[in-house]
Amino acid sequence: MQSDENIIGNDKIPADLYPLINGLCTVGADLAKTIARGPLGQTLGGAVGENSDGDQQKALDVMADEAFAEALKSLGVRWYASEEQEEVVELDPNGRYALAIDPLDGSSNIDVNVSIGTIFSIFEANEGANESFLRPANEQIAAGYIIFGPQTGLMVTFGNGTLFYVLSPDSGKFELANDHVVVPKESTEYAINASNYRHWSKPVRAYIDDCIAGAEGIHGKNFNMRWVASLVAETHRILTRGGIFLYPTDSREGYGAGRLRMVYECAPMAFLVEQADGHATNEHDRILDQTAKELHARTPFVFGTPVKVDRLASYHDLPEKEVSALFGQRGLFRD
Ligand SMILES: O=P(O)(O)OC[C@H]1O[C@](O)(COP(=O)(O)O)[C@@H](O)[C@@H]1O
Ligand SMILES: [Mg+2]
Ligand SMILES: [Mg+2]
Repeated sequence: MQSDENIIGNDKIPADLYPLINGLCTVGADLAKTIARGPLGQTLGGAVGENSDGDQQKALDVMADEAFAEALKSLGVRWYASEEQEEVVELDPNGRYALAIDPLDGSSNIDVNVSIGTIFSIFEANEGANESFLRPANEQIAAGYIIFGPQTGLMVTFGNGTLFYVLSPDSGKFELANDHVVVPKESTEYAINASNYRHWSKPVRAYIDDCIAGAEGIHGKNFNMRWVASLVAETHRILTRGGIFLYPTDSREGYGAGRLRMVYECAPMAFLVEQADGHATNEHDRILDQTAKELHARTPFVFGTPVKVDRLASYHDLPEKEVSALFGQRGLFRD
């Protein structure tokens, strides 16, 4: 192994993609050090501006974006599409790949030392910048995230299962920890930002009402709610413990398609989750069959344990009077 190789267990990674994944890991390991050093408040978590989507940008959002863009110039990336940049950037005209990235996901958690991450999605580049990303999500050739938490790790798929690597503090390298990540089939956890309850559609309210009803409801068992507000951390929990995550459409202005972005948040997470035997939808239909209409387009996003994700979709098929009825009358959905 050459000294600039940062991944142990790299025979699981397609040779053509290895330099690129290795480069992402090199930047990830550097960012992990920057985050560990802090200070997390004003220095890394301080507001520095707004991105094209109107989201507040934190110092670490910008630092991460600049670090990835710089490193990827020499790693075969032709088109670079970032949450932090309005347009696609051409890094290397001869590059083979198009890479979409959320350089720093969960930025509202930087100052409070809660897990954050980087999400990436890779396609074969097309001639056109936007065309390279505005295509069916099932054309991704790789997707993953780096999680910066108590442990730094890489979750990645190349369409042949989902792999997890841990950054070892001893070797300084990402070491293969699980070559067959599987979403557990059973779970009593759901994740949704419950403060938006009044803005949700009836089917989503009904689904969550039934979870809250617990042992006295149609499920006949109690549930726990989790909400980290870092998509990377939520995905990591679901890939570890199962359950369901929802960021649905809601009635607030600008939230008609939820909050999360298709190209660099939902598409890569959906690829990882499906490769780990989970399901991922836009509430109704499979995310991987969808095509983003614009680079920063949003989509409702529901993913996790298959039976739960499918059940949420079926609530949308209920007649209006059924959705409004008391949970106890919906015997159809009894576990
Ligand atoms: O603040 P809310 O509405 O709960 O939304 C939280 C969601 O927003 C995000 O933080 C958006 O990602 P960014 O931090 O990259 O903008 C997700 O990680 C998370 O799931
Ligand atoms: Mg994000
Ligand atoms: Mg972000």
